[in-house]
Amino acid sequence: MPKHQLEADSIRYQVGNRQLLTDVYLHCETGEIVGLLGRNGCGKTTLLQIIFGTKATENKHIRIDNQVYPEPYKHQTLMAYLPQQDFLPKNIRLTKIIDLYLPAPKKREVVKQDIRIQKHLHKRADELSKGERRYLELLLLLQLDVKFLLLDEPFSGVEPLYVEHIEMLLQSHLSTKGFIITDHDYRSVLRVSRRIILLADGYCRPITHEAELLRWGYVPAGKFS
Ligand SMILES: Nc1ncnc2c1ncn2[C@@H]1O[C@H](COP(=O)(O)OP(=O)(O)OP(=O)(O)O)[C@@H](O)[C@H]1O
Repeated sequence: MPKHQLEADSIRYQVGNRQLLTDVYLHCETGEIVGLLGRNGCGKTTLLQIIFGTKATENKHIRIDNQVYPEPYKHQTLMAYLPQQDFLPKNIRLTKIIDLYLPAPKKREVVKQDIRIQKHLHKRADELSKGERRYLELLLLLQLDVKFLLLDEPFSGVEPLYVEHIEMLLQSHLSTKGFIITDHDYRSVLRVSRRIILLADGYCRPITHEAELLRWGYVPAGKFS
């Protein structure tokens, strides 16, 4: 399988007088899960939206395989983004949602046959729990033929057993995809990621040891001591 490279370079973003992102650099390649951690409001969602191309900013260079893409979301095979908020249409039954979202019958079947989804196929999306919806959203995104997935809080509202299953699912797609994930369930992010990046004070800092998260004030004293 070919390896692909995603590079997000020179990203700057200002909110009012606050420089939220200051010359951020982040990269990811096929086969890699990059965990993006950071405190509330530090700019993780903003950064993912800028990379995806749906948030405009003063400066950025998004390159995939050395080609610059100002708006990656406009290219079907480059990347997909799991937003923090639900994106499934509420009043439509799951079978229909899956058919609408995935044109290929084989891919539809993978989702419909999923043991956790099977029993809910006749329900509308608003009849699922938050964690069940999150899980289905992820399954749909994983079936897309994209090189990179940006996942904003994929574990949010998801029970521990599902979290473990999601971690395995991500690992099983590494031969064709690269992932950037952010979530406050930092233990799961640490477990599943090959590299950890901490976004703090507008910069992305590589974390090579968990104790550095303590030093940067991301986790409370007593952890990793
Ligand atoms: N369009 C905007 N107008 C005003 N403030 C904004 C705008 N976009 C982002 N912000 C501010 O920028 C900061 C970063 O927001 P963002 O959602 O990216 O943070 P986050 O790191 O994802 O936070 P969380 O962990 O809570 O999800 C916040 O303080 C937010 O209020």
